[in-house]
Amino acid sequence: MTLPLLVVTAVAAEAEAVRAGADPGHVVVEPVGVGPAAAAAGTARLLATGRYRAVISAGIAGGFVGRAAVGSVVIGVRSIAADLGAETPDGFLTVDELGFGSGVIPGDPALVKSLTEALPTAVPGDVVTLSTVTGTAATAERLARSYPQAVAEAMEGYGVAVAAHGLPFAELRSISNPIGPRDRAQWRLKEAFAALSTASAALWIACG
Ligand SMILES: O=C(O)c1cccc(C(=O)CC[C@H]2O[C@@H](n3cnc4c(=O)[nH]cnc43)[C@H](O)[C@@H]2O)c1
Repeated sequence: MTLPLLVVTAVAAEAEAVRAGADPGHVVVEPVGVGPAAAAAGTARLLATGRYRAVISAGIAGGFVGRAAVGSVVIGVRSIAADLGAETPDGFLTVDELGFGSGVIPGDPALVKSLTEALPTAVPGDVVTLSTVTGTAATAERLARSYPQAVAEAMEGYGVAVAAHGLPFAELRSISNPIGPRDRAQWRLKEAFAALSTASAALWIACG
């Protein structure tokens, strides 16, 4: 028997949006909490059952302006822990530069390729993982400069990727808001959840 695909989201509303589009016979969707720590712990607990063939970190995200528009879908080529490191008077040092492992985890190449083929209008690129939602133009500009291939920011992908521990992993996001000065009232949640549901129909096709 073929093992199902596990999709982990941060919150229940995201899980509902994925379930609305995904094939329930082949895709299991679980909300595991906001942020990389909750995502890693929740994903590790679920994967410890040995019941899944691959894991996807899915949900809504902020889009880098000019790279991923509100309402679009992005496929994470790499999930990057963008605030894991050290601040210095001369700038931020990544965990890679500090010599403590890597803050960059590539999505499984075959999974990323098949998702890209199944979702031809989706934007492929890096997705940065942050514990704090960006809320100023200065931080948005610094992140855009530091991660020129990043298309979106969210709060869980890197944590899920760490927990995947070699099991095929990828990140799939729909864009609810532009990254920049905080304006929560402008988040287009309905549009983003609809785009996430539509994209989720491709999950099993891509992974099957
Ligand atoms: O209102 C807030 O500031 C807020 C803080 C924490 C979580 C949320 C959520 O809505 C949880 C869902 C999920 O959304 C992802 N997300 C969406 N937009 C962004 C963003 O611009 N930057 C980072 N993450 C974003 C994230 O993965 C949350 O877990 C709202």
